[in-house]
Amino acid sequence: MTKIKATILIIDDDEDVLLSAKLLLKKKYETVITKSSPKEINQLISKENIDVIILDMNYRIGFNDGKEGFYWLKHILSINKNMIVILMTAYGEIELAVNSIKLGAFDFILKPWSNEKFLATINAGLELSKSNHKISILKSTNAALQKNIDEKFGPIIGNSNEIKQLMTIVDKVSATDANVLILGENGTGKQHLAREIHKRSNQKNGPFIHVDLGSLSESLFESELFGHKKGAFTDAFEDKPGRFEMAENGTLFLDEIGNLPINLQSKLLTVIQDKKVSRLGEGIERSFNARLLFATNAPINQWVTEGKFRQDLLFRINTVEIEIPPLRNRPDDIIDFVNYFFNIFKSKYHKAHLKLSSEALKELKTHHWPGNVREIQHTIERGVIMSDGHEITPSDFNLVSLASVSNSDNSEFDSLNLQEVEKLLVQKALDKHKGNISKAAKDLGLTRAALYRRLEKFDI
Ligand SMILES: Nc1ncnc2c1ncn2[C@@H]1O[C@H](COP(=O)(O)OP(=O)(O)OP(=O)(O)O)[C@@H](O)[C@H]1O
Repeated sequence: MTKIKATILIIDDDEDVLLSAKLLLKKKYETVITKSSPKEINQLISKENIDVIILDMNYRIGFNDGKEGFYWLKHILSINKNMIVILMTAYGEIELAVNSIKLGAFDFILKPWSNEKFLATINAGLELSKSNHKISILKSTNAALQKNIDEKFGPIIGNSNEIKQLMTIVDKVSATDANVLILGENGTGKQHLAREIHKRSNQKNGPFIHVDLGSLSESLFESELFGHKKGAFTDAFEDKPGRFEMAENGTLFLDEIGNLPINLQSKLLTVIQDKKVSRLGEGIERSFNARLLFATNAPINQWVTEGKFRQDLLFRINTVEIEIPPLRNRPDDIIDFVNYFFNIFKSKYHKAHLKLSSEALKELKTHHWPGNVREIQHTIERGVIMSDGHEITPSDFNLVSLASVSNSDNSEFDSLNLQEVEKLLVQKALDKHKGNISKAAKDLGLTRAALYRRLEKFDI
């Protein structure tokens, strides 16, 4: 019979107990260590990869108050709070054993033991040890992934008065649990700001969960946000927590809230009001504890007047409203962004000596930036990649300025209405890339999802 890959340590001052336990356990488990005193426990824990410790409660002859058992139990758990400790005790000491569980022991075994019960208790302990191990690996992986993402979303760049004012609100609001609604055009940095609020919040060590409501179909909305029970619908192969539960002790960022269909708005309102979610197909209501942040590029206040967005939901989500101005309204920030992204991409593409020509700089400063910060980021990246010499020139950016579009196709730009110009630019990008959404989105400085939303909006 193959043995279970596990190391069990048994500590008891009674040699007969040690011997019979060893005889039983070594048939089942790969490594069984026996000790007559817990004094070497530090060394053993640091040297051996121990999965389960079976610890007697009393070591001094004539004493059965369990004090030593408690002492060593606390000591072991102070070295490793997840260690599985099973206490061994005699019939008259059950109260002691129960108290030891309150202190963190996994379980207790009565002496003389039944072999079957003894092995079942150890196996249950091993199962827990395995899941603790998995959880600790998952936690580390999660922390590493989180760090990666945090590095991608660096500091808040911008020194304009607009950004300074906005940051004073961020300072005030971050450490509270107020719901915050972030408004702003595409690419202005709504997600970036939401992450900054999370980083400065009391739940900064918890997860930051981002949900793009614009990309969720109605059928997926409930199961993604609230979770589901196995069998709740055809593809529900296993129980799954929703994003509200995943964001426990962290921040849930509901992006593109304006895209939520009206019938789902009332569901979301109830959840936010009650701070409870029910998984699909399950009757249980689960409380959640997550900071809620929201964002949209839609004129949400106007939509309330037009009946497209529920006023009561808006009142729930905008305890504090922060509007990020478009880049064209804070031109002082352009040069900061140019320098910031230029340094990042010079280092990424190993072009440390690259310079920006004065014409290139002039073009960057005067460009209209309809795609806001994301557009600057992509433009600088493209410039760094395309430049052949020591300097980036305007042609390396391939920027389509409003003026040039207007001149080349003057009949289209009779008006400078932003919506019409935006529609034209989207069409131009699609024509240029022969309908390739990914390339057109990149050129426009948008995500694919954002471009799809515009195609729908402009009926293209
Ligand atoms: N103030 C800022 N400082 C540094 N980087 C920024 C800033 N604002 C935006 N960015 C960067 O610009 C890019 C676009 O920002 P982000 O995705 O947050 O915009 P958004 O408004 O959420 O866009 P969308 O509406 O398309 O979802 C990201 O790479 C982000 O890190």
